[in-house]
Amino acid sequence: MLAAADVTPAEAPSGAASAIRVTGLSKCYQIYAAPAQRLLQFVVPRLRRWLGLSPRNHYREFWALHGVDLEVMRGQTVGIIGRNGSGKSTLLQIICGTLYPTNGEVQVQGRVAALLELGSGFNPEFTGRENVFFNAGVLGQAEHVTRERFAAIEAFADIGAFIDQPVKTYSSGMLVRLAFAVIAHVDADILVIDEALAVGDAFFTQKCMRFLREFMQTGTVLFVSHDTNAVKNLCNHAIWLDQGRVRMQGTPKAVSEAYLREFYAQQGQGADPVEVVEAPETEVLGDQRLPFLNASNLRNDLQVFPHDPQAASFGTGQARITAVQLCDAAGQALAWAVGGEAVRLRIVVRAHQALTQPIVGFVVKDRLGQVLFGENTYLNYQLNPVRCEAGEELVAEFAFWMPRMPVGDYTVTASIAEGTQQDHVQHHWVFDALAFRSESSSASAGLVGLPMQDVRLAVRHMTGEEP
Ligand SMILES: Nc1ncnc2c1ncn2[C@@H]1O[C@H](COP(=O)(O)OP(=O)(O)OP(=O)(O)O)[C@@H](O)[C@H]1O
Repeated sequence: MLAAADVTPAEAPSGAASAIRVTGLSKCYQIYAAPAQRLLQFVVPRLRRWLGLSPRNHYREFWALHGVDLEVMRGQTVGIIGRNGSGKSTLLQIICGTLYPTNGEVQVQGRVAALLELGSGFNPEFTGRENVFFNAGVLGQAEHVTRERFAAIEAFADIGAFIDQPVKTYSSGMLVRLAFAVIAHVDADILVIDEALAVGDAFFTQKCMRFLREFMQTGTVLFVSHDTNAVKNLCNHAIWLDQGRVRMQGTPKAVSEAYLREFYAQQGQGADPVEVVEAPETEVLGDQRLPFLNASNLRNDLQVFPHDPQAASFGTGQARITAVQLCDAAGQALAWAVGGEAVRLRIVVRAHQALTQPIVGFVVKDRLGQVLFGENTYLNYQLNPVRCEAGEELVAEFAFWMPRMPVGDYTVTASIAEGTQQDHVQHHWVFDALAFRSESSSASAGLVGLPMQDVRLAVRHMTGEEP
């Protein structure tokens, strides 16, 4: 695809300075059996001390973090993984200064912007607009700077007239949009993000990922995720927290693999055994197992959202993409597609000036902005370019078997360029022109499940020889 280079996380420069240093960090929560115990705890120890007796506690201690040591260097992107309750949020909250540690120390160099608890930086009674100023101010940004950036913040959040409504009327998606819009415009040095909060539609997720990947080129990112693929693809360092302790840290690949190994071992070893049913004979090209899969709850249903004519784009404007559709094999636009089935991706372009060497292309990205697959018309038409006059429409269609997509959100970026594969000018590049969501999947491994034309398992009978 004629694409901007895929951005990989920047390696921490050698000799880089420390951005976050955590030493001997522990956190003890006090657990009360009933609200009355909290009152007793407030009154009784004081009384006992006054009477000269040793104080007695009315709570149970729970140590969420035990002696955690870690260091994040400036420019690193560090992912923290761990089971529910392993202490990830507690650690991030202490690093951001919204929670006090019981023991230990945290040193942070630079301005930290965090997306941790939904709506935590907002006053629910204030409007979105007021909260932008309030929140940016808390993050250390001067009011006049926020005023200059307000239009960009409002555009990023894209919540329309809700910007002037109190945030207590917001959906959780709107809260996240506004919070992310603020942290994307406060010149933070360090971003701390709980990925579980990154709720939003595919278009917004892609917008956040574009910002994040750009930020990662120079800034420091610490983020919590349950998704080891996200950690492997975004981070250059990973930390596994287990019951409040650092169990392992190192390369995202090594840490994710160790974490998953243990996870599967605890689940009782790998996937459930599958009863093998002889695949029916079929002449149809494509995935042989499709009739079986489509009759089961493993059918890979893909909800296709309509083309977004307002999607972010750039280019000379000499030609514009007016429609992007996912169609069935007969060319009928689909609202639902099925992974493994034959589809056609149609891209319609209106030429505003004559096009002599047009190239139409697309890429499909996952929610992290990783390019999964893509294609363009160059190879097929390099020797015989299609000419299109001003005012005419150019219709490109790509026919393929839709891969079986793991559950998640995806977007299609489309482009019309002119020239050659190596040397071309972009007339219109539309980010996230189309989005689709995979609701259920049988993809067993990898970023996409390839339609398998043939899968065989044969037994070879040996004669006479010992193994
Ligand atoms: N305010 C609190 N009072 C008492 N216990 C708490 C409190 N906050 C967290 N805990 C406990 O501390 C432990 C760590 O919680 P924490 O939220 O940091 O874990 P986590 O790894 O972020 O979990 P998850 O992945 O579910 O978000 C959990 O057992 C949790 O029940």
